[in-house]
Amino acid sequence: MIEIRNLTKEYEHGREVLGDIDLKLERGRIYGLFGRNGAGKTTLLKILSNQIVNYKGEISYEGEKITENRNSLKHICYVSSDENYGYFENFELVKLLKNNALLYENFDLDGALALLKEFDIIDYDKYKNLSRGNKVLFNLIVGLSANCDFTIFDEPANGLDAINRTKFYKLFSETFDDENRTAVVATHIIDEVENYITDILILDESKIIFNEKIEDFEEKAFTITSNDGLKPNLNIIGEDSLGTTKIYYVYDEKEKIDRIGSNYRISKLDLQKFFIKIVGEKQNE
Ligand SMILES: Nc1ncnc2c1ncn2[C@@H]1O[C@H](COP(=O)(O)OP(=O)(O)OP(=O)(O)O)[C@@H](O)[C@H]1O
Repeated sequence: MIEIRNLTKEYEHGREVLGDIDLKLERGRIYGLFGRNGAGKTTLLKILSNQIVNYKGEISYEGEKITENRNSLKHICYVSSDENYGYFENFELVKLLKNNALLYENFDLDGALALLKEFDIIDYDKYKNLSRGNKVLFNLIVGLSANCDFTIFDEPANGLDAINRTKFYKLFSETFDDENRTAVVATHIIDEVENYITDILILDESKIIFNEKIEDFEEKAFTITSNDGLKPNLNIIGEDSLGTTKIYYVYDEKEKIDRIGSNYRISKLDLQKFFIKIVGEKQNE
């Protein structure tokens, strides 16, 4: 488990990006991390993978602080669609994979080479000469092959074509269908990951404002439509009007929703719409 305690991160001029966050990331779960541009997702994920070390609070992996136990970093892999390899960009892919195999003790080198082949990427090409999408794919292949307990994908499908995105998410779901491994995926393309994640995290205004298991979310998130001016006595997170029809976006206990009676039409609220309602529209209130 990764445990985050009282995490606060400020950049220059005291601008707080993360404010006193407490969070536990459990084994065997697949977390979707959502938030608006600039919400602090990458900052949080880089802190978890010890790439940003200047923060207040404590991050522990299996009970030990990650800053004090370098070994824990062998178990936490961070990959991003815009990772650049700096000096190593001149290296051939096979060499880069071998470097990763030194970093992550369970790295599946043969599996990674097979994935390169599957995506028609030539293993003796230099990283710097890959197309943008193939650079992303290479990074993702590292994440899939690292066999880390914790793997963090930051905007994984950015820049991938539709076929490669589909292929990646299929591999992703097969790889992380494992009760010992945990993945965190930060993305803006919410509907693309909705079917794969087990937990929803929403980061907004420097806090985790929503942290729920997907099955609980599905039991509680509904769109309720009323034609006769009635408003359900439920936790309403947003509303729209369509002529005389009122549409209420609701997040509440299933038993309460089941009891609202036959004057309303009820349908499921998808995660993207839910996100827009609780994060996007509150600024307009
Ligand atoms: N090195 C840095 N120095 C100063 N400010 C930074 C730095 N890195 C990020 N920030 C600021 O911190 C805030 C959060 O950035 P971050 O990249 O973590 O957000 P994000 O949620 O990943 O955004 P996006 O979805 O747009 O990628 C932004 O306002 C950003 O400008």
